[in-house]
Amino acid sequence: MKEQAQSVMQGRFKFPTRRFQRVEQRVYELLKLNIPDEGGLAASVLVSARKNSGTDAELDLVERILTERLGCPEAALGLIGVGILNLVRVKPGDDVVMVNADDVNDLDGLASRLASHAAQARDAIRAGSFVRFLLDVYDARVLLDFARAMKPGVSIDEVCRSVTGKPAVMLQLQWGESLSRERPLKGILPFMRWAAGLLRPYHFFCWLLAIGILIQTIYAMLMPLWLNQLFDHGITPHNAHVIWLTLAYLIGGFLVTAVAGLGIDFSVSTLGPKALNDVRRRVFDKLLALSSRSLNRFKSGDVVTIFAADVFIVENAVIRAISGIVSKSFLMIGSLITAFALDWRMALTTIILLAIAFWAPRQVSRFAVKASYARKVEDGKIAGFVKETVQLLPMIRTLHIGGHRRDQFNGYTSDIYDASYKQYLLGELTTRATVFAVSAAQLGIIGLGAVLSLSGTVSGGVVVAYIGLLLAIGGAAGGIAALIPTAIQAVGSWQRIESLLSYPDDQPVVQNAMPMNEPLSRVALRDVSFSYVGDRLNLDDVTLETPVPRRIALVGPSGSGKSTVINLLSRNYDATSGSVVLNDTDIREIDDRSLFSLIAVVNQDTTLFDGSIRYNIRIGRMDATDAEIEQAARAAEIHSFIVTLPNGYETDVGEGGKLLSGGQRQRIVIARALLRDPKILLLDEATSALDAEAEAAINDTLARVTANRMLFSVTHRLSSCPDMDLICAFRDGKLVETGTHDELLARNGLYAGMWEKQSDISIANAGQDVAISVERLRKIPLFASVPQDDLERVRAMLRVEEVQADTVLTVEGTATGRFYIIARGSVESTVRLGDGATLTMEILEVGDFFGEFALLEDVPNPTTCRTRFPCLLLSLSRQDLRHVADLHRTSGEQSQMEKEIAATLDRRLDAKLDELVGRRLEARRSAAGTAPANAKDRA
Ligand SMILES: Nc1ncnc2c1ncn2[C@@H]1O[C@H](COP(=O)(O)OP(=O)(O)OP(=O)(O)O)[C@@H](O)[C@H]1O
Repeated sequence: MKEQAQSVMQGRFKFPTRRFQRVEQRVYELLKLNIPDEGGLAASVLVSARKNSGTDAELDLVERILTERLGCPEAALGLIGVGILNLVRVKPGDDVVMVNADDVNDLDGLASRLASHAAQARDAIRAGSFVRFLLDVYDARVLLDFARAMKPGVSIDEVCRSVTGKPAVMLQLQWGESLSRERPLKGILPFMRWAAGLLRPYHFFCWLLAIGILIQTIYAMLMPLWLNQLFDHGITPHNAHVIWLTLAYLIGGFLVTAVAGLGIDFSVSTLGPKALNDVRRRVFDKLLALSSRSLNRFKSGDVVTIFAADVFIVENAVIRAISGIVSKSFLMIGSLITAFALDWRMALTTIILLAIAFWAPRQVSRFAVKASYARKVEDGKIAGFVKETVQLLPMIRTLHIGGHRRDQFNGYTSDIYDASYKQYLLGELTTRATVFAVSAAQLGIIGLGAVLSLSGTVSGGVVVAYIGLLLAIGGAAGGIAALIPTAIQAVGSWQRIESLLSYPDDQPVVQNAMPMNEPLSRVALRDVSFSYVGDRLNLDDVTLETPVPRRIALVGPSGSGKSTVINLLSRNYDATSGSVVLNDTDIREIDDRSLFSLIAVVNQDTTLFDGSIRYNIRIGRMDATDAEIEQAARAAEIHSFIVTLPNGYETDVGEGGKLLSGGQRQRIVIARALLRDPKILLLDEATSALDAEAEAAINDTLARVTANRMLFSVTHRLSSCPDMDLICAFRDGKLVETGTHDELLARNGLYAGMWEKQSDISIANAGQDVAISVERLRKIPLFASVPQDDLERVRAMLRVEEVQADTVLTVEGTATGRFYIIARGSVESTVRLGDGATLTMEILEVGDFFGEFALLEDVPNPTTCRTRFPCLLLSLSRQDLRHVADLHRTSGEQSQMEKEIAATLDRRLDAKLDELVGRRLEARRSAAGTAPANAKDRA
């Protein structure tokens, strides 16, 4: 055995020994292990492979490494063994075979097919992708633990949970998200193939282009022959007939070629825009076809840059570079054929020198392509950053972070400088290297011709013809070189377009999706879990079943998953596990048209489409008549306003609807929803972005239009809840309570707590009157021990403030500000981290308070508080409080009330600072790990 193995190792058997050893080495490298001292298994596996021809020796090798060396059970050989082998077989530099979103489901099925040898062709690639995911997102140790945990009888779900702490469904999600969007970088030739594919549908113009190029090429081939004839048979022997005839050929050929050139110009000018319009359409269709989950992964700046810049750059390349490179390449090939016809030795030398002349710049061009792609990535980042800055300008001003944003922008400009500098320099170097190499080749060939003519083996006419040929070849080569930077630049843009176009369509298409014919009688969420990104469940096993119609309120703290329920009901996202069911049908099996005719959503975003009011209502149902539009507008109580406008329903709403007020925009959105006469109406904090007066008015309208409908309404303000048929209270993605208002109050749980916090704070008269009871004030810790009379006085001192969204009320580190109680709206409290990012500490809602430390002298605010929506606040300043205290003051000393408030605040400040330190450390830890700083996620 040992001898046989040695002879195999010495190469006496015809097995690819080296490759085999490399496989073993790669397996150990992947697993970050050293090959054991006692030697590898390659030799002995090769020996048995010789005996049993027909087996996959490499797979055998991987399996034996896993079982004999690494202690993995046989059950792991399918998924992990095949996966590892698949990765090992991908040579460095090869295109990685991408799996798409459909491939990343059913891990269990994949493992059992691979284990039972019933695997399909694509399963090996899927296994490879899964192993790569475990290695990239976790590490080699986790991969091995995973393999070792795959014992017989243990389900994949159990393996996933025991090794990664996550169920299989979560791991699949993570796997899907880990799939790289970036394609391996490709060069100019694949780009040209892609461009040719774009042009193919336009036969007429392609033929015109081809004929033009052919005529140019034939002329380029014949011209040197005519020159040879002119010189050797016309000028040297003084033959006038040959001279005139040849001149006629030359001039005729020149004129025909000029016409052919016009044909080429006409066809490329038509082909480029036509083909790129197709690309625009495909990219746009792709955007519409991607699920919300996938779209989340693209930055809007990148997408806009694709339309604004990349498509244009590719179009320019298709018109100028591609056609130029193709026609000039043909010219070169044609000229080379002529060169052979004239003298094979000189032609051969020409080919060799030109090959060298083109090989050298290719090396530079690879780097240039990479630099061009990097530059496009930077373009996308800067476009996204500028867009964000424009959108958030008011907030940037109020937060005084203009300087910080400028520093960030300067960072981007310096990155873009580096990328552009490399792109241009390498592009120009490619051109220069090509021109230099071609000129050197020309000199060499002319020199050779001159030497050969001395020995009389080449005639003068041939040398003259060669000079013409070399001019043609040199011109063509120079032309190609000049066009290469344009093509290189386009390759970067093409990669970005492709990275979007090739993104797997993950809107699952259900074959045989059914229309919903029978009347809607039941809506249910059955064991629904959902995650937006990675490894956190934003809805956790939610079950809810309701007859139709019913009015249901979804309540809970910020981030508890209420809007996520709306997202799933409206099929903006699909459940990660479990199902949303209408009657007895999963909504994924209902065809889109009938599903979306049943549902309408009104949320806080009142942005309108650019166009008329009529258009903005009509898009609720495109086939609606004008009378139906008016009826919907009447129901939304906006008709009487619309008719007062000079252009009535034809009035343009301006970009995003900015020519209308928030309340008017929301009524148009409501009219749009009503136009469908939806069986299920989903309201997601429909009034939170409006001011108190508009909210009060729209609430009346909503109460009317939602009566007798199936309604799911997300709301922070609980005053509407007593009228609801059912209240569902969420916390941390879980449905923790369901019942009527009275039932939930009796239960004294989450809802009762929220109700208590909001009760005794009343808003009346469309937000004009806001009041809080003394009992409610006393529940705030700092007022807990204030005597009744003084608390009455404090209450009287409270000032009502109506504040717009995005207003900063306290600034971290400053000692100014007031104490606030939220009567309406929501406030975000944040701290700045060392790197300038912000970390959300809390989302404060109705009944919460903030700014209490402003009541203490010289104590800086520990956080910055900013309104998320328009707010109604009750506020108190330090002077107001002192004013109340002055009534009891007999000396300059602090009064008893002041002392008690100061002591309470001291305690609270200590607790707050401890919490801040903890949160900052946590943020730093996760920033050092994989998790991005997602402020909302931490809230
Ligand atoms: N598009 C998204 N991508 C990633 N995470 C998200 C996304 N939308 C919401 N989340 C996260 O999902 C969780 C639930 O969010 P959701 O919007 O459903 O909560 P909510 O109860 O409606 O909160 P709020 O009352 O503040 O609107 C939160 O942690 C949130 O950060």
